[in-house]
Amino acid sequence: MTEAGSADDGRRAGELLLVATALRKTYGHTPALDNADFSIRPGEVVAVMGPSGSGKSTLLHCLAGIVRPDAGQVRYRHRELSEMSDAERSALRRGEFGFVFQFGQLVPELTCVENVALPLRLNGVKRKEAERRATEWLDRLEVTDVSAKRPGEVSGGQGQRVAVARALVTGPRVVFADEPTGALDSLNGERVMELLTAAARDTQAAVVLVTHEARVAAYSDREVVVRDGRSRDLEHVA
Ligand SMILES: Nc1ncnc2c1ncn2[C@@H]1O[C@H](COP(=O)(O)OP(=O)(O)OP(=O)(O)O)[C@@H](O)[C@H]1O
Repeated sequence: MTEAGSADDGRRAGELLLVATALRKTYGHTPALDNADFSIRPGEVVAVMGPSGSGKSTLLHCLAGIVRPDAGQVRYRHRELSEMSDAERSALRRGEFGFVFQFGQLVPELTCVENVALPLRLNGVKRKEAERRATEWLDRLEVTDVSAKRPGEVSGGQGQRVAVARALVTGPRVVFADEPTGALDSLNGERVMELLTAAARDTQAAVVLVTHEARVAAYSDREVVVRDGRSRDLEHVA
């Protein structure tokens, strides 16, 4: 390989934030992932699409270090997740990753502003400062008015905006969103996607967006399709 070639390869590889190669995961006799590849760059929104049961959520969980694959590699900024200790992986999830799920993710006993402030509090930020930053995010997600309410007192769409604020408040490098609009009507779903992708682009966060809806995937920069646990990522650089 020429020197110019290797420098170019290095630059291209350096741009990738999170790379998964040849992932396999079996639950009992059920193969959930069977040779899945994935990669994402900073600021990129990638939709993970595919039929029900094809392995989308399992792929997201492996990428986030929540599920350990049976084989294959997940590399985050040149570090192999499987080589980290459990404490290091937890610190990574708390410090660099944000999560939005379909429902049930807000703590019912806390107010919305306390929910958004929670990841900051867990990272050692003082209450007043954490709530100030949480309020800024609630404002940005256009739900300042629900600040003092508990999750049980707000609508599904408002709750999802609060959940997006909570995922973004720590300034994560990667946001993992698993069917984030699955429980919303189309108008609310589209507004949540607009706000999530705009906020992620502003902060240069990458978004891994699991969805089976083309309407939601339309907010992504590109799509990766999972079928029977296999995904081919055309952008993939091994
Ligand atoms: N914790 C688990 N225990 C046992 N089997 C599991 C578990 N998680 C996933 N599976 C199985 O692995 C396969 C892939 O599941 P996964 O949830 O990743 O698919 P999906 O594409 O996200 O599906 P959906 O769109 O319906 O949410 C399925 O056959 C599922 O039943």
